[in-house]
Amino acid sequence: MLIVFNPTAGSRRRSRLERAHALLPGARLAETAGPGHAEALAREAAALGEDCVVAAGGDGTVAEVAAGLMGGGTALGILPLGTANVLSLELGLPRVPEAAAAVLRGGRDVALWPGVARFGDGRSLLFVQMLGAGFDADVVRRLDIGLKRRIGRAAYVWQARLELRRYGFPPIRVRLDDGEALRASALVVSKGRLYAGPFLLAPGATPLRPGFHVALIGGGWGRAALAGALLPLNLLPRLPGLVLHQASHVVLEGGGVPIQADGDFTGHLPVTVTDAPAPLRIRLPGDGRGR
Ligand SMILES: Nc1ncnc2c1ncn2[C@@H]1O[C@H](COP(=O)(O)OP(=O)(O)OP(=O)(O)O)[C@@H](O)[C@H]1O
Repeated sequence: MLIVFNPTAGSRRRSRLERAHALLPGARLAETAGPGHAEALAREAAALGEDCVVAAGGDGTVAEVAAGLMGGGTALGILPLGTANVLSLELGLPRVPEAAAAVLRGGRDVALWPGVARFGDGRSLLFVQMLGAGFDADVVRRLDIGLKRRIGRAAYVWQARLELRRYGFPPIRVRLDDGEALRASALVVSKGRLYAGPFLLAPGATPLRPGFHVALIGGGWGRAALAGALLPLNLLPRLPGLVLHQASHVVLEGGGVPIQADGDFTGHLPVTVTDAPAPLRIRLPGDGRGR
């Protein structure tokens, strides 16, 4: 087992890492030096035939490790040490290091279906929980990282209040599978039910199956402000102007519209989203292994 630790994820998480590591005899530890490093470390470990690579960080670290494991048999494990940890909340993975270590030692491996985003400039990127286009990506892009370390998720709320005055809500053109062209001012392509933490967005979605639930949102700053108010009440699916669709092929176009994937700013439209060519294995709580 290799644990890939992102020292910049969340804040003051090293002691939680050490508590888990102490309960995983034989597990090697590697620290990331910058963006993209977790993917390279995971790919290398998979090539060496490692049974499991653990992403010790937030959703960004999980997505990078997942990208490094694609196409092989090495399982993805998660030690949630990030700010939001949406995928681990989605899958019911424990946050307490001792409980997380128990899952990594004795959990069961199931199929996880990531999404792949292909950008206009030819880049492609794997995501595990969601891809957002529009206002949320603008907030992520401008987020003060120092503030995020100090106050966690509250930094997003602060930044969103600032961006409500600045963001222009340019239109996004959307095509879902072979359907007709749709329009939105913001949009989330979601693998799971949850968004921005433990908050409901797409009931019925699961990253354990292929395909996406796509939330299209119309309107401008007033609608975005209302979404921010409904989110912590778990009422986002009831936002007026929000329509949920299901699709497996999503094409998004729109000049200057920013995109975020798993909470990290990744560029601008256009982008095409599809399922990864094959699932990978993820280690979840449950019996089976090690018993
Ligand atoms: N040593 C490093 N220095 C700077 N950035 C790094 C380093 N290692 C990894 N990163 C980058 O940090 C980004 C954020 O990490 P991650 O998403 O895991 O934490 P988080 O943002 O606190 O958690 P969450 O996404 O759950 O809110 C990753 O996308 C990764 O590319």
